[in-house]
Amino acid sequence: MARAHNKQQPDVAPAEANAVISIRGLINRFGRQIVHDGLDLDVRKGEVLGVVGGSGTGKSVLLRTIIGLNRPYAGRIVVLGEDTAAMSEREWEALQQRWGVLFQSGALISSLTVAENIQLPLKEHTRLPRKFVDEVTALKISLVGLPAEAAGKYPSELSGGMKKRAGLARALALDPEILFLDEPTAGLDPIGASAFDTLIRDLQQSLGLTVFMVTHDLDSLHAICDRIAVLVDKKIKVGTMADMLADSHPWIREYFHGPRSRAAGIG
Ligand SMILES: Nc1ncnc2c1ncn2[C@@H]1O[C@H](COP(=O)(O)OP(=O)(O)OP(=O)(O)O)[C@@H](O)[C@H]1O
Repeated sequence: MARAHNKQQPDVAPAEANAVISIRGLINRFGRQIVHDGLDLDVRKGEVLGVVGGSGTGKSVLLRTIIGLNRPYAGRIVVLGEDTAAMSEREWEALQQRWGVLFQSGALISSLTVAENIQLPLKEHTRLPRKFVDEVTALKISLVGLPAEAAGKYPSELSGGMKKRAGLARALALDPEILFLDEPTAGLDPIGASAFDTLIRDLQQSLGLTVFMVTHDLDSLHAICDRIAVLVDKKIKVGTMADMLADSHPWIREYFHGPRSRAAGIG
C-alpha cells in the first residue's frame, strides 16, 4: 500500500479544533498533470461532507490519498490526530481500522457470501470467537436494512442496492469513526438512491460517524450533507448549500443553479 512519506510543510494554517481529517498544502500530480495544487481541507467531527467537482478534478484521488492508496507529491494529512506521513506500519494498520470505505461498485468478493465478506475485516483485524463474529455479522446485516437471508447469498444473487448495503455492512464491520463513500448512489434508481441516502444519514446519526462522501448526486447533497466541498481550480472550496448558492465561481454557479439542480429542488 502506498503511503505518504513526504516532509511536513511549514507556515500552514492550523487544523480546526474539531477536525477529524485535516489536509494542508496537498499536491497530487501524475507526470506533468497536476490534479491538486496546494489543497487545504478540514473535515469536522460528526459531519456529512459531500465532495463534488467536475469529471477528472480529483475527487477519487483525494479520497484515495486520505486512505493511503495514493501517495501525494506533497502536503500534510492528519487523520484522527495522526499525521499519516509519520507513522510506523503498525500505527498505520491501527489507524486504518478506525475508518470504513465503500467503493462505487461495493467491491464485494464474488466468491464469498455476504456474511463472509462482512467477516473479512473482523477475521483480519480481531481475534473474536466464532460465535461473536457471527453475532456481529448478523447485527451489521440488520443495521444496513438487509434481510437476514442475505447472509448466505453471493454478490451475484443481490440487486445493485443490496450489494451497496452489503458493502456498507462490511465498511461498518469494525465500528469505524469515519465512513468514506465513493459515489454511493451511482447506479441506483431514484427511489433506491433516496433510501440509501436516508440509511447513511440514520447510521451517521445513530453511530456518531463522520462521513466523507464523493458524489455527483445533487439529491444526496441536498438531503444529507451538512457541508459541501467543491473541487475547483485544483483546490477545494467548502461551505453550506447556502454558501454554494451564493458563490460566484463559474463552475459552482453552473452546477448549483443548473437544470439538474433545479430538478433536485435546489437552485
Ligand atoms: N494512478 C493514476 N495515474 C495517472 N493518472 C491518474 C491516476 N489516478 C487518477 N489519475 C488522473 O487524475 C485525474 C483525477 O482523477 P479522479 O479519478 O480523481 O477524478 P474524479 O474527480 O473522481 O472524476 P470522475 O468524476 O470522472 O470520477 C484524472 O485526470 C485521472 O486521469
